[in-house]
Amino acid sequence: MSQPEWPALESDHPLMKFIEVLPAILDQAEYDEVYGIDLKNSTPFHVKLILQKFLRANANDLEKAKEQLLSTLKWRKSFQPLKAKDEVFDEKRFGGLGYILTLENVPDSTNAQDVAAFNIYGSVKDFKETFEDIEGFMRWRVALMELTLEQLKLGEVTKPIPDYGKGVDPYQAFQIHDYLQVSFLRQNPYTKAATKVAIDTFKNFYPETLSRKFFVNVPIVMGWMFTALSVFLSKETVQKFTILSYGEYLAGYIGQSVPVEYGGKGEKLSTISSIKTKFNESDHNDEVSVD
Ligand code: HEM
Repeated sequence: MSQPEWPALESDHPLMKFIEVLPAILDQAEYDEVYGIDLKNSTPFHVKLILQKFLRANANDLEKAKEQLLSTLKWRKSFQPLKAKDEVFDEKRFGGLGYILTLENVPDSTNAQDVAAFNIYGSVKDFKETFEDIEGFMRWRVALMELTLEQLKLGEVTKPIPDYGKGVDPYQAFQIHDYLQVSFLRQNPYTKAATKVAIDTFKNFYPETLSRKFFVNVPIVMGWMFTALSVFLSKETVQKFTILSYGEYLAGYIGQSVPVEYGGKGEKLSTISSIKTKFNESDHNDEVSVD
């Protein structure tokens, strides 16, 4: 099969300059992979795809893009996010909190393929248990992110990403935070600390992965949290956010294939497999995988 080709670029184009310095960056990081794409051995097209994301996230500023790529590679080397995908998480901490769905007929979609990650934070039973061990929480949250990106099948795509300012990146995913039945008005310290780490991690190490983000079932009295957390993010990211008071409104935005809880015709979320969790052996004798 013939390899896809990136449109021809002048030698002084930031993407060409980025390609030139890539080997030195990979050597410095001692790590080669981003979003499952091996930057040493993949086709030139797919290497450019990843570098283009870093350039776009930095408004084509090559120095900033280089820095962000280097820090992302170093983080990936130590965190090993691809391994998180295969981990099985504690049912008591994470059961029913994360789902990944492929959507159909999304109105006005700009994505090559519509994938949505659902974070059902309203279903957290015990905030201390889920969030206190931040590292454990982050392994679960990063697993959800990596499993979502896997669905975008970046290694198989053939359409290039346009330059910054010249059209949308078609390889991004939707995220939904569902806060139904959140039971307190103030953030507790465990949630607050874990939220901060998650926001920083995704902001720094997952550039150009978000298509749009919906916060649903947000009680009016908790709207202030949106403002409080948005200050940590760029204007471009916040522009992708929408708050909906009711879950059923979501279908009006991303189409009828979403689960019935969100006003669509899709299978009920509670009947779909969430990301892999199991009960601790001390709690139960049998492993109960919901995948
Ligand atoms: C029990 C209540 C809540 C919990 C447990 C919770 C949890 C979290 C967590 C863990 C994150 C980190 C980022 C991620 O996982 O994608 C986050 C981000 C965020 N949350 Fe919440 N949250 C709660 C309530 C709210 C409410 C009521 C709002 C209002 C809309 C809100 C708005 C946000 C915003 C704007 C972000 C940043 C999003 C981003 O970085 O992409 N949260 N939340």
